[in-house]
Amino acid sequence: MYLRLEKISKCFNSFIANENISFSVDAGKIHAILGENGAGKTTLMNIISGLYQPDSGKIYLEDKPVKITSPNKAIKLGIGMVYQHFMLVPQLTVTENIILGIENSWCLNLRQKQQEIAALSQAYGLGIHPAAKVENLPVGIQQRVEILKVLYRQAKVLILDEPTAVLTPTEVESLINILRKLAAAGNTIIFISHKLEEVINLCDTVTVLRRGKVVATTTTKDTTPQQLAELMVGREVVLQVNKFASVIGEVIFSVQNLQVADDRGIPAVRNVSFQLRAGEILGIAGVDGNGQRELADAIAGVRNIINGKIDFNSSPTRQRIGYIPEDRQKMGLVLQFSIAQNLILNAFKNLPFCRHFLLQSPAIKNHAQIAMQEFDIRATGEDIKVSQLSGGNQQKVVLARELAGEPDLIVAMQPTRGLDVGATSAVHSRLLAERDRGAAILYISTELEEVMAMSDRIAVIYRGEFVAILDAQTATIEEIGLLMAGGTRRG
Ligand SMILES: Nc1ncnc2c1ncn2[C@@H]1O[C@H](COP(=O)(O)OP(=O)(O)OP(=O)(O)O)[C@@H](O)[C@H]1O
Repeated sequence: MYLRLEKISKCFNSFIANENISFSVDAGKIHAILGENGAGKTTLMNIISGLYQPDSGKIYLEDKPVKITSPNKAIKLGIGMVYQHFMLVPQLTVTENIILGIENSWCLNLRQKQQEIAALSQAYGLGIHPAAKVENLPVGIQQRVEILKVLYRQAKVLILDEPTAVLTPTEVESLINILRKLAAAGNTIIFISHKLEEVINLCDTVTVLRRGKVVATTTTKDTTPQQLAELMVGREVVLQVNKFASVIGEVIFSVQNLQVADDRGIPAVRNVSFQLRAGEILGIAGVDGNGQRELADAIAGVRNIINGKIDFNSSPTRQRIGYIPEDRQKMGLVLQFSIAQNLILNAFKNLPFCRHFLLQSPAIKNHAQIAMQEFDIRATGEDIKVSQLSGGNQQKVVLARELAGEPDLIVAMQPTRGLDVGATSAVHSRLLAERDRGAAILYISTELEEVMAMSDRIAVIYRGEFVAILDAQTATIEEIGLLMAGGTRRG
């Protein structure tokens, strides 16, 4: 066995994040770690990569016990973490990013480094130009730069924490091919994902965690997505969306010839027009970066528009927008605030949370406890800082706040990104229930199947324009996929 963990445990105060975790992976194999949000996956990976020290337990590399006392020590031992939130400096080139922090010599031969990096990129089919500036690269390629970075540091164990969450389907396919090549070359890979089909397709073996403990380790060829989901959650899970036709009401919201610029001032949304009715879900399908973020921000009122109109047709007293932004850490949450405080960010001046300019702690606490129960936010209490929650539980805090108070319009951008299968299914049901009570919903996702399952109509966005608005009942995956890639419709 190349990597072996023996009875690893880790507590945060009284909370046990990892309890007696043991598993092992052979060289040349891909091993998945699965588990619900908060099950302890990231904590375990942070232990293997030297960021945290376990309270007890041992780690072995090639049967020799090792002490991974820091991230630097992990790198020296050949363990490389490919971060989900990329740690690259956008203004620097690929080569500069890769050698940053490890080349100390006075006369740096940049050309030679570039050649070495180009050769390494070619060996694994990464297709990276070493002189390219990172800020000009799409997300999928930036991720490969992260992979190249750990390979350059001679990692033999690669850890990838939800690497496909931010990728397009084509980018996922390329990543899967790259990981297969890396494994075939003898590397050991640990892969975390909430996408069960992907785990079965790519990985050789899988360990399932539930509430900090191992519940099963198995080979992927002997299991199914349904079985894995049930092992993770501990009960039966419905993996498909069950949607009934909704009763569509009056037009409550319309957008005319909307133009919005991106952060650099370049038009990102061009002449978009549509109407949305009460009780309707309009899905927006598109490859990431085609203007979805700017459109969502503009509708939610957090980004200026250059041209066009956004109109609410309902009475001005009742227009509330629930906005689930794509980047929850930057826009959706104040990480240093508690769960309870984050849940009232847009209502803290109102009754019952504030009375005579004084915050009402019991009401705030009570509100938080109810929301935590309803949205299954896993934490020891409502006073825990959001920065200490797992990624999926942070997302649940945003959802709980934005869906509270029966908004007329919900703008949901990638609302299930980072959520486990159980939580994903709960969010789908919840949004459908909001629709059925009469909310209008804009459902923006790069996951085509999810958009198709959730929507009544589907708009395809390409280079900032709606190239088609289709009826979800009759549209096909092929047709939408073609439009998303800039093709035109047949017939
Ligand atoms: N620094 C910390 N302080 C306190 N609690 C923490 C800390 N880091 C993690 N936890 C807790 O440990 C538990 C496990 O978190 P972890 O991030 O490992 O989960 P995860 O399985 O990676 O979840 P997700 O799928 O949502 O990313 C969570 O309940 C989290 O709140």
